[in-house]
Amino acid sequence: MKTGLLIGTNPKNIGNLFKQLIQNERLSTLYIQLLTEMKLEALMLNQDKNMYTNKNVFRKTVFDYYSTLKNIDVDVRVLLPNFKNVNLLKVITKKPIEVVYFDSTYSSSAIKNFVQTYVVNKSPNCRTISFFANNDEYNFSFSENKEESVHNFEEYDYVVLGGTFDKLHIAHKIMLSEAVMRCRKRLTVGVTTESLLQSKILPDLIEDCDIRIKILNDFLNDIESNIEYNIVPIDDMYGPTKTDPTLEMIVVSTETIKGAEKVNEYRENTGLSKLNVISIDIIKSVKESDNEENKISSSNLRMRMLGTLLRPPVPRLNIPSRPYIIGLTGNIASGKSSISNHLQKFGCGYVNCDELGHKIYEMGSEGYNFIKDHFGLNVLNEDGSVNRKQLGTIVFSDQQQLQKLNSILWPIILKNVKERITVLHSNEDVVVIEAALLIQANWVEECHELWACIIPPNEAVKRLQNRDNLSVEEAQTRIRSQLKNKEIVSKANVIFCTLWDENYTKKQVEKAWCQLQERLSFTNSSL
Ligand SMILES: CC(C)(COP(=O)(O)OP(=O)(O)OC[C@H]1O[C@@H](n2cnc3c(N)ncnc32)[C@H](O)[C@@H]1O)[C@@H](O)C(=O)NCCC(=O)NCCS
Ligand SMILES: Nc1ncnc2c1ncn2[C@@H]1O[C@H](COP(=O)(O)OP(=O)(O)OP(=O)(O)O)[C@@H](O)[C@H]1O
Repeated sequence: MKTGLLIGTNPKNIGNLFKQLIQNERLSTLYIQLLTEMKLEALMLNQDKNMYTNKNVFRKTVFDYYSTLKNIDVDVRVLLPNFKNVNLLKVITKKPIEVVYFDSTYSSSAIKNFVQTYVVNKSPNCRTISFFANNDEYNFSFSENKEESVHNFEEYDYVVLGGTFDKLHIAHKIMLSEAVMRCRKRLTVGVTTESLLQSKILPDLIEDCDIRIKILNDFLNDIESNIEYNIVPIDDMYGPTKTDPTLEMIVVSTETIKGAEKVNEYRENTGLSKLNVISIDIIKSVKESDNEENKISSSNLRMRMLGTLLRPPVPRLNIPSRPYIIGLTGNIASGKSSISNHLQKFGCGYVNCDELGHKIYEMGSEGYNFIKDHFGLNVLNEDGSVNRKQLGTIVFSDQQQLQKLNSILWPIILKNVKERITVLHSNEDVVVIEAALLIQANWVEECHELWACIIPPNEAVKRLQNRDNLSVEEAQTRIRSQLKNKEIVSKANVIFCTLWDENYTKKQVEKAWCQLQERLSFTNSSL
């Protein structure tokens, strides 16, 4: 993965050719340094002229660069130091530049000289590429009208904005750039903590607040390090705007403008000055499925993570390399069975541990004898069989009893699972073992990969009411005794969510299956 720098004179020059170029290069980060063509040529000839910059045009150009690259999977960072200081003479980036792109052709000595003089942080074998693009009529000439830009662009010493900023995307970057361009001294950024996330789609896939703060800090200091940043966690929608008298301006989008109005209402009622509000438009994007939003959003990005590899599997030397074992887990009613059904249709072998678990209750078996001895006659039906409902009531309300039951039964079930794989599935390439308690039973290391299914707790309550006729309280007691979704996500290689229609579940499984086949063909060929 490489880092590139585009010396960009015109966003229109970013055509398919350039997109292809950066994808072929496997760039992970693309910095963009904006320069007018005139300025670039002057710098190349060492004849820097103090050219006047129209800030409104500059601002629009920053946004155009981000928008043009919105569908490309690369971390774009448009550098802003020359927004405030038109005499910028150095291009400073945190990451070392490995390739510099110029969007017009210049002599190789001029390019060499430019990179040598102005690109500060570059790798020893930094390359340069000029791509020729048609400079059509895009109007990117800085205005000659000094008055207009002085009076039209409002800047403030103390600016604020807030958000969740999960999977920092182009719209976030546009909003943050707006705030940076408006800010002369200190930019305050409020970052939502867990209490504000529960109503969001797939909250368990949102990065922790401290990680989101670190990513923001890195991004902001990279695009402009000449102002101060105060990035703080917020537990309500107001954050520091409730108390900070220095704040002058807030940046929002048209969908969060109501939040800014509430902030101002609060500030007025408590004697603080109202904030000037600047709002950016919503950046649209094409939906990849009917369940997505038609704008760039972190929720869409989280949904697109479903069925993909979130972390690489750890090699398991303790188990045979084939069949390749997928452990499938998830809390009660999370939809494991429907995921398993789809996997079987793709040709995957299947072992249901819960079904094998039920078998060990069979009268006379090792498990049955333990239950009879330990829990006594009141967990048996009249015919002597185990009354599982009654047993459930006891163990789900007493942690110690549950642990005792599990410590005896789990090793017996695992033994049965292994036997079944040997007898029925030894010729299969991939076998999924479905087990609700796979993590708790410490079977993760018995599987090559852990796949898991999550649904929000309130959805699980609804499903348990419908499917098992449980009361809300009974359902909640069961749910409380399980692992939190966040913990499951932290361990799983692949996550599914069955909150939407059956077809969407199928698409997730299809994605996971296809990616698995690629991984397996890769390991097969390297064996
Ligand atoms: C309570 C708040 C902060 C929660 O933020 P939210 O979870 O919506 O953050 P998220 O990361 O999704 O988005 C951050 C900001 O980017 C904007 N945004 C997100 N996607 C897009 C898009 N495609 N186009 C344009 N803007 C976008 C959001 O509207 C929001 O303003 C927010 O909703 C709010 O009310 N803001 C106004 C008040 C405020 O700023 N308070 C905090 C002050 S410190
Ligand atoms: N999109 C969906 N995908 C899967 N199941 C869904 C979906 N929508 C609703 N459900 C319902 O959720 C319930 C739980 O599904 P399922 O039985 O597959 O879960 P499970 O994880 O196998 O449950 P358990 O481990 O409790 O047996 C079922 O009643 C199912 O009909």
